Amino acid sequence: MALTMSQIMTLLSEHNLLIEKNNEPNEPTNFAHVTYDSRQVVPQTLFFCKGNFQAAYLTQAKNQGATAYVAEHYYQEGTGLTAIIVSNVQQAMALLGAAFYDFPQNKLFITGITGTKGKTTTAYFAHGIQNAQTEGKTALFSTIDRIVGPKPEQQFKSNLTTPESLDLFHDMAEAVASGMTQLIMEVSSQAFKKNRVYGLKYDLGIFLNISPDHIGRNEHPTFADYLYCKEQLLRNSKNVIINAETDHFDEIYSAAQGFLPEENIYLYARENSLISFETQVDFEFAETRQDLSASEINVHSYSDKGEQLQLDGTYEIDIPGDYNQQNALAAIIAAGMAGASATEIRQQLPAVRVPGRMEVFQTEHHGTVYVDYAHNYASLKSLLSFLHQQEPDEKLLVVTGSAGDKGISRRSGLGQAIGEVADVAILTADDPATEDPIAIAQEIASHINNDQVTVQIVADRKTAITQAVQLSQPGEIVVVAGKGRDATQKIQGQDVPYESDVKIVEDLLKER
Ligand SMILES: CC(=O)N[C@H]1[C@@H](OP(=O)(O)OP(=O)(O)OC[C@H]2O[C@@H](n3ccc(=O)[nH]c3=O)[C@H](O)[C@@H]2O)O[C@H](CO)[C@@H](O)[C@@H]1O[C@H](C)C(=O)N[C@@H](C)C(=O)N[C@H](CCC(=O)O)C(=O)O
Ligand SMILES: Nc1ncnc2c1ncn2[C@@H]1O[C@H](COP(=O)(O)OP(=O)(O)OP(=O)(O)O)[C@@H](O)[C@H]1O
Repeated sequence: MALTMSQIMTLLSEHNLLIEKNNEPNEPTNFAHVTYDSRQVVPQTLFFCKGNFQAAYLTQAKNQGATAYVAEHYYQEGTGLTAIIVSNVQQAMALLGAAFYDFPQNKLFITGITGTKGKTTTAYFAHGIQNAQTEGKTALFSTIDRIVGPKPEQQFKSNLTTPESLDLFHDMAEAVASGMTQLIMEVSSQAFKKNRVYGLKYDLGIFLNISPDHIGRNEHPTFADYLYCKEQLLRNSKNVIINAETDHFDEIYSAAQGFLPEENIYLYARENSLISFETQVDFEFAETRQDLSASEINVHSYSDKGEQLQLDGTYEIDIPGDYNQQNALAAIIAAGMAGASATEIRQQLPAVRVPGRMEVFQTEHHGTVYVDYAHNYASLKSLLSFLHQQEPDEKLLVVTGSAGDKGISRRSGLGQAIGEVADVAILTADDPATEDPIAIAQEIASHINNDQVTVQIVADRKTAITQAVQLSQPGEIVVVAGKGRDATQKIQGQDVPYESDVKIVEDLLKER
């Protein structure tokens, strides 16, 4: 792990990022460390000034032994250090981070997954299959956790869906050093927007779906910007798998066609979906069995390149939800392209579980509880519709809330989904940040345009979950949506410990 000043100059110049470098008498010739956090600086560090940066961090970096900094402008506090001024510090950081860690991406078969919903589930499906097929040599970078090697300490909780570039390449390098040959990673639209993945090429890119989300302060200014960022996965992948049933399919498909020849684009859709009549898809699937705990699909290929993967046949999926059939098929095709056989896939797929997604709990004296991560219109509507379709005569009680300071459109979306499908809603806190959870709940409630829905607001999430379970009768369905196994609540800039929805439900079951 090292980087020389001459490598830095060459890389930045090649990518048209270099504006200028000052002439310091003691200019360092090489670096043993790179970081964007002053608290991590040690002697011989190259320091990056990025994001919501404060000049005092550079003072700390200098005091702790940084010898140069990369920034978009000079800082007075950096006097005496070599300053490398660039036009885009995030891009420079990704580029130099990859070089510092010796381009670990070149030693991994990388599958990148994007989509508004289903990224984590698909990543778990693909990882479960490919890790078995490679005998434990598949890394995973997901919203829930990162697995960078076979040792227990090489599996840890993620702070972001897609890590900051220096962390990304650091973790990839550790995966390579640990003998990993494949990597499954979720790629968020923010990762593209913030250039965390600048310069990274994927062997395979999966585009699951897109619907309005992540629009607002600190995220995307418009839906067009959100879609544009997600489409960057298509631009940077050697082969792509696209769900032909996604909204905006025409736009997404034509973007892919602009970047790749047809033989590198794989399309899939549910049999008889509207799209598959209009566009020749490579794979179709049909549901052959489905209940509240599992389902089975039959996969059929319709193109030469699809047939070559030899994936036709039936597959069992032991996570409920019809949308998980789409997620599973994306993972089946991806695993096939990464080298797994249909038999290997068929064996591994049913074993996959995703923490905090569709976890089912049977109670003795009340309803069945589903803990799930749905927290916008598309996901809550899919989840509630699936449950209602399975049990049309049973009451559906929903506990949910929406995050503060972001994703404002989620509030109307959750209200709309509840109004369309649920019978009872208990609205509560979900990472309120600097906002009042009751005000957020009232905003959600104002979008439930259905007088038949009973709505309560209970600020404390544990109380809300307890009330919903106690209110439910045997046979009825309680959905606890939005936090899954998250063990914190974001309140006023702090991650306040929270038992997690799953733990609260488990404890309730023990009490009975
Ligand atoms: C708006 C945004 O993208 N923010 C991200 C960004 O923050 P930032 O660069 O402004 O960093 P900051 O924490 O404000 O601090 C500024 C800089 O000062 C440094 N610093 C700070 C303190 C100090 O003492 N010394 C010091 O040097 C920090 O290390 C940083 O480099 O870079 C940080 C990592 O370097 C991220 O943690 C942070 O994500 C915030 C927390 C976040 O919540 N982001 C969400 C929106 C996000 O990215 N979500 C997507 C999933 C959503 C999707 O599906 O699209 C994700 O990929 O997770
Ligand atoms: N293909 C899909 N279409 C619609 N909803 C889905 C789909 N897959 C999963 N969901 C719903 O979305 C929730 C989140 O799923 P998952 O964590 O796999 O998605 P994600 O894209 O990683 O989400 P996030 O960006 O919120 O982390 C699930 O709990 C489920 O309710």
